[in-house]
Amino acid sequence: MASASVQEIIPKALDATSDPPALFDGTTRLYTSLLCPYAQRVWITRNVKGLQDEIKLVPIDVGNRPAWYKEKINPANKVPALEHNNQIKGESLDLIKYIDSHFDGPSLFPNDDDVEKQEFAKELLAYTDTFNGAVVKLCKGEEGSSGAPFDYFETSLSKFDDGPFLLGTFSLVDIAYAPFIERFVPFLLEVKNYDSTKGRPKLGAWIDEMNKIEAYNQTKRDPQELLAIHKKVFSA
Ligand SMILES: N[C@@H](CCC(=O)N[C@@H](CS)C(=O)NCC(=O)O)C(=O)O
Repeated sequence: MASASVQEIIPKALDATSDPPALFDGTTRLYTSLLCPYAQRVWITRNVKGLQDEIKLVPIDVGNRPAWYKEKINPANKVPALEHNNQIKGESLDLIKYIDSHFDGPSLFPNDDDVEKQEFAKELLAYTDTFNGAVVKLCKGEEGSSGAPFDYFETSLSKFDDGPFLLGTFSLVDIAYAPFIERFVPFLLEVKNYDSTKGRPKLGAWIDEMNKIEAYNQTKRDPQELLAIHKKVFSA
């Protein structure tokens, strides 16, 4: 059994010159890109649930994608995608819920008897694209952009007091936001001289708590590499 504390050996990315894996041979595969925040959500979920042996990582070189990827794996031609039980599914938020409910490991979503947490989880998951879009505007310095999405995040962290996470205890909701916060907060500090955690102590504490989770740390890339990518993307 792979342990979260040992750095996983990640296979080389498949590119336009690579053959596809032996599809539908019973192997469960996560088609991913190590730099993609959407794919990282699924990777974190896999690790937190201890599924390193059950779900094989198949990195794809998104910049030089194999033609078979769109044809055989994901018609949307995006990572992540999950091959499981003779089916392939996409969309990161759907995949983290799918993995949580179809595989062993700790449950990462509130039970049906916790309606309040379940409803808030749905609200926060539905808000992720809005959050990301609004913070991207801030990163680009667009007119009318503000720290409002971080205020929403800070307020959300006050809703439950049984832990430092968005639903109090750690859940899929934290996983959905973490890869984006990991990119936005350092970028805003370094490039825009904007400290997202200033006046938002709960956000700062949330980041500290997330950084203690080894299963998440295993999915992080070099912060300098991420910063360099975002300097290019947000100034384009
Ligand atoms: N809504 C999708 C977004 C996935 C996505 O945009 N993935 C990017 C990489 S970070 C991708 O595959 N881009 C390739 C393309 O759009 O051509 C999800 O949540 O899974």
